[in-house]
Amino acid sequence: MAVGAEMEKEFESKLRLQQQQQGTKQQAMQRANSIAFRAPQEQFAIDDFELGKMYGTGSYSKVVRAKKKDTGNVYALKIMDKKFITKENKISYVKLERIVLDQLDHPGIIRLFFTFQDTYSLYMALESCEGGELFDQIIRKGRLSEDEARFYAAEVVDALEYLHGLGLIHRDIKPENLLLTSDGHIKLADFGSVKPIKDTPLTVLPNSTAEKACTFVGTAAYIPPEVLNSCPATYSNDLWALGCTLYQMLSGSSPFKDASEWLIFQRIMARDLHFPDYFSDKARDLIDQLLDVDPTKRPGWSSYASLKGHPFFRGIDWKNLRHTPSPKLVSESNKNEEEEEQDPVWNLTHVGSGGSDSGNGAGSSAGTTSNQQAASTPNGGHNGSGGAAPSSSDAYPHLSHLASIDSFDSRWQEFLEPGEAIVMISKLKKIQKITNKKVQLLLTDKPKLICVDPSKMQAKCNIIWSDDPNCLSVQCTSPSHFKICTPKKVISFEDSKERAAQWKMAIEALQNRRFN
Ligand SMILES: Nc1ncnc2c1ncn2[C@@H]1O[C@H](COP(=O)(O)OP(=O)(O)OP(=O)(O)O)[C@@H](O)[C@H]1O
Repeated sequence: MAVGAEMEKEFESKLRLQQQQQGTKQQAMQRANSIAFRAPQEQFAIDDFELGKMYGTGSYSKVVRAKKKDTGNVYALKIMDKKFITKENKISYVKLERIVLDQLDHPGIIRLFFTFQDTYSLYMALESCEGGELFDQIIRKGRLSEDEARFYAAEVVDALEYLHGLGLIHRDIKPENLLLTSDGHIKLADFGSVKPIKDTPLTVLPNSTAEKACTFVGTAAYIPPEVLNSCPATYSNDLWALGCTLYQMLSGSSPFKDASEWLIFQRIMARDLHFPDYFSDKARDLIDQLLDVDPTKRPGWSSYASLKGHPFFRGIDWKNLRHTPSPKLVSESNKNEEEEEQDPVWNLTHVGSGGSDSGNGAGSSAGTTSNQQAASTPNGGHNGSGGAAPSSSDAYPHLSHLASIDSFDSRWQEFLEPGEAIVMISKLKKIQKITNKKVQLLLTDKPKLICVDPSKMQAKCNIIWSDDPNCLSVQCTSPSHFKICTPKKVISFEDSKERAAQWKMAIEALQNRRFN
């Protein structure tokens, strides 16, 4: 109780301090604080809700499915830790997201219903998008058909037209922020990076329209070249990101994808853009125009008529979008069944054979595309799967039986350094305090352990251990559970195929190798 009260006080006083530091902005801030919100600030408590599955985690929040016990209404509850957002200086982002979402009213934009808080957390009750992220649909389907991409792109254009009409730049358009309702329609989410322009008719925080040299927000792969050149944000930033997103829908991979942010930025600056053969002329032309290095030449810049009238969108009923039948959603459970069937097989014949057959076969179209793109970049830093495996199996034959056909899946190559080879790889559950997370764990011959979030294809942690075996140890707590212990942390995993002992053996074999 005392700790809670203390924390509340600290949060409020930090907020006050920030307001004072902002001088004249304070009055306007108070005005923003005192406006009548459409989405009310309720007196609810977290116990008023039945919490369901975790939808996802953001950089300063987690989003959970929550059913209000008395009404039965379901929300996506965005939970933000007060201490964390204060420490990370995110208060203004949270406030801006709240105040902006409160004023938006469009079927293609996530709705905010109400907010509440307790000692530790701030809560935003958002419209629940049961269909998940468009990103997952792309991953599950490999890539979308042109009809599917046209439908989703049209709904995004419709939402952007509304947003830009209100003087707002989203600044983080990407498939992860395009959520889907249970009936498969798009809802634009994540307004944490939103930028109001000076003349916006909306009530916003006073400092949020200030024209600074570009503040670096957004996601590397979708950032336009002018932002990399420090130009202030414009609506056209979202049009570039739309072009990247449409490309990703059609190919399975973003156009400038590469092994590191630095390489991505190099490709963006060089407009190193290649279209797969199967893109139609209309799709290629629209993307080419949206990815124009001159922001004023992108369709949608001067008027949305040029964007909506592009031949790619022929046949779209713009007035009736939300009543147009949507593409069929592929659910996670379908995918899991498929994945279970292909789950790692300990297959000696694939190891040391060059792996080219498996490499070509195992990669999804998303992975294949990204690999092809990476191979075309001068500094690619990627290995073909055929190149990586032999180095491990030739040099350390006692390890080779631990590799699986998954190690030849080209998708994982992007996490490796040149010459680095996968020794063992598997889909595991990372056991955490609140939720468990599905991860892909890669053991490489560096030796290194890489933990990848497969839904986002992001490396979540790298454990590189030194020559001292005491730096890292593996404990098996059951046939399916093991812990990787380093001086700084202990990470627990569950392997549903009961290969805990094999993980321990593989890791220890690499440790011993150093002393042989
Ligand atoms: N209304 C919603 N319905 C269903 N899922 C949601 C909803 N809002 C967010 N999510 C899921 O929760 C995850 C976290 O969302 P959140 O807005 O907190 O952060 P983010 O956009 O992923 O990240 P960041 O804040 O770092 O930009 C998202 O990736 C999304 O999949």
